[in-house]
This record gives sequence, structure tokens and C-alpha cells, in this order.
Amino acid sequence: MTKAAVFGNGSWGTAFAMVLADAGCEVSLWGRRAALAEAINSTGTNPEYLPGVELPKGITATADPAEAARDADFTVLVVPSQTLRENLAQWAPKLAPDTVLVSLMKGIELGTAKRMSEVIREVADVPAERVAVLTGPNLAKEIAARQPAAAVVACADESVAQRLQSACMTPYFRPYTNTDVVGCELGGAVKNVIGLAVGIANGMGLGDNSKATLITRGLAETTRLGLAMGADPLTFSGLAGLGDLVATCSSPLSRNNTFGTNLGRGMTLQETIAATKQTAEGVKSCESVLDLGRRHGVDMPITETVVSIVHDGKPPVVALKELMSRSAKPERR
Ligand SMILES: NC(=O)c1ccc[n+]([C@@H]2O[C@H](COP(=O)([O-])OP(=O)(O)OC[C@H]3O[C@@H](n4cnc5c(N)ncnc54)[C@H](O)[C@@H]3O)[C@@H](O)[C@H]2O)c1
Ligand SMILES: O=P(O)(O)OC[C@H](O)CO
Repeated sequence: MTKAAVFGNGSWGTAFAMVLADAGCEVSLWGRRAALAEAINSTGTNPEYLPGVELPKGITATADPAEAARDADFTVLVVPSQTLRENLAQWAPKLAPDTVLVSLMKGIELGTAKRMSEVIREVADVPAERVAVLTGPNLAKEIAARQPAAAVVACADESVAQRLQSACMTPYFRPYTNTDVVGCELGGAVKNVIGLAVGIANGMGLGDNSKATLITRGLAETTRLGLAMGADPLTFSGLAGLGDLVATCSSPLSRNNTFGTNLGRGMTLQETIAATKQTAEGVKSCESVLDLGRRHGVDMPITETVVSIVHDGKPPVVALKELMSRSAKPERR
């Protein structure tokens, strides 16, 4: 039987543990609080992150990283992106020898502008063939309700992506393989920033033309960045790009979208942070995505606008005026 360790028992870690268990894997689910691990085991639910959802058999929660990691064929990493480096440094000595490390995270590291797979390779000292990424339009609550959805599993080694694909394929969860790890990761990280922008527009009371413009031009700047970084541009019209943008930018379940909506309605950053109980990656990653764009000489006006609102306190009305008054350009540049 395939064994999977999932490090991170938040909403997506728990929902993906359900997918793996439904696909027939034996799953150990790590979380940093022993009390929550005990509650998961005793109630068969995750009362904090997915209240009311009954977990399938085959998931055992633990707060002991060595116990979670033991003999795992796949080690799934799903903690906030900015804590991964520190977390993984502690877990690395305990990992099963040939385990494949799978990132479910959608962020870019602040300071280094590194993608999560780069952080994983660096900290765990593993080759590209042992690092995979799973991404796509996967709002945790909908997956936990077993609503049909597709995803992308990307790895430089296609045979590894295929192994992961069969480990997490269920009647309601359909993963496709891809070898464009860079494109898949960028799609996931930048859509959170665009999700914030669309949320802000929503909160300001703007309509569907404005939101469609942000989504489409957001995809354009994601693709420009991807091209500069060697990604396949077609990845961005797939599940990791357009697919995830549509889910994030249209759903009130998206934390990034909701965070933006609150800001657009006039809440301060501090009030919005206080109202946000879970990880909204774009809030921090908008700065590292902008950093990544600058490192590659790529113009990312929507990302820049989001940073100016979220981190520099620029009023959304002023930021929008500036975005709309940029110089005229052809669509494809
Ligand atoms: N929720 C979704 O719908 C969804 C879907 C796809 C991808 N993701 C991505 O998955 C990642 C995790 O998101 P989530 O929704 O599970 O977040 P969450 O806020 O629901 O859970 C985060 C988990 O990380 C833990 N955590 C927080 N700080 C930590 C630290 N310093 N050390 C160790 N553990 C820590 C929390 O205890 C919790 O278990 C993010 O990168 C997110 O973009 C989320
Ligand atoms: O809640 P969000 O904004 O982190 O989005 C969740 C997923 O990434 C959607 O695919």
C-alpha cells in the first residue's frame, strides 16, 4: 500500500489527506499541536480546519514528525510558504530515504524570491526528480465535500508525476501530469495576488468588466513572468493558470479574494488581518512576486498595485486611477 505523510493539518492539508485516503493510501497527518492531532484521531474530523467533515478511514494524525515521515512514499508539504524553510529544516533528517517531496503551497519566499520547490531542494538536499508540485483550482472545502475537480501534478521526471497521479486519483479528484514545474508554481503563486486585486475591485463595488479585465491582464503578467523564467506559456492556459485564477477570483471561499474584498470595502490592513483566520498567501507573496518580476525585468502592474494597497497603504481608488492611466500599449507586450 502507498504511504503518504502530509505535513500540515490546515484546511488544504486535511482535505488532500482525504483525497489520498480515498485513493487508497495510508496517510499520516502531521500538525504542530498535539491537542489537535488527538482531536482528529478521537473525533474522526478536523474540528478546527474542516469542522463537520467526516474524515475517511486510513488517516492517522500525529504531532511527531518522525512518526509521520516513517516509510512515506510521498511526503506532502502544506504549511504557509513563509514558514516552510524553517519547518523543513527540522523535518529533513527524519524523512524516509527515497520519499518524493510534494509541495501543495502557493507562495514565493520573501527575501530570496524562491519557489517552494527550490526551497525544498535546497533545504532537503534532493534532486529535481524527487520534488513534485500539486496545484490547480482546488478550494479545500469543495474538495472535502468531494465535489468534482481537476488538478495538475508536476515533476521534472514524468514517471514520478505519474506515480503521484495514481496515488491521488479518485472518482471526484482528477490530477493531470505536467513537467513544467516552474509554470505550475508561478500559476499558483501569482493567482493569489490577482485574487487579491479582484477582491479589492469587488469590495469597491466594481462589476464584471473590471474583474474580467483584472483576471485577463493578471494572466498576461503571469505569463510574461513565466516566459522570462523558462516556463511553457501553455501551462498558463491550463488548470494551474487560468483554472486556478477562475476559482480564486470568483469564489467567496478564497481567502485571498475575501481578504481583498475586505480591503476594498475600506477595512484597514490590520482589521483585515485580524478578520482572516487562515493563510492568505498573496498578502505576503505579492511582495516576493513583485521582487521576482523585477529580478527578471518583467513589468507586473497589477502585482505592483496590490503591493501599493496592501503594504504601502495606498487607497484603492488612487491605486486604480494610476493603473488605468498607464501609457497606452499593444495587447501582446
Ligand atoms: N485552502 C485551500 O483551499 C488551498 C488550496 C490549494 C492550495 N492551498 C495552499 O496550501 C497552503 C496551506 O494552506 P491551508 O489552506 O492549508 O492553510 P491553513 O491556514 O488552513 O492551515 C495552515 C496550516 O499550517 C500550520 N502552520 C501555520 N504556521 C505554522 C508554522 N510556523 N509551522 C508549522 N505549521 C504552521 C497551521 O497550524 C495549519 O495546520 C498555502 O500555501 C495555500 O496557498 C490552499
Ligand atoms: O483560499 P485561497 O485564496 O488560498 O485559494 C485556495 C486555492 O488556492 C484555490 O485553488
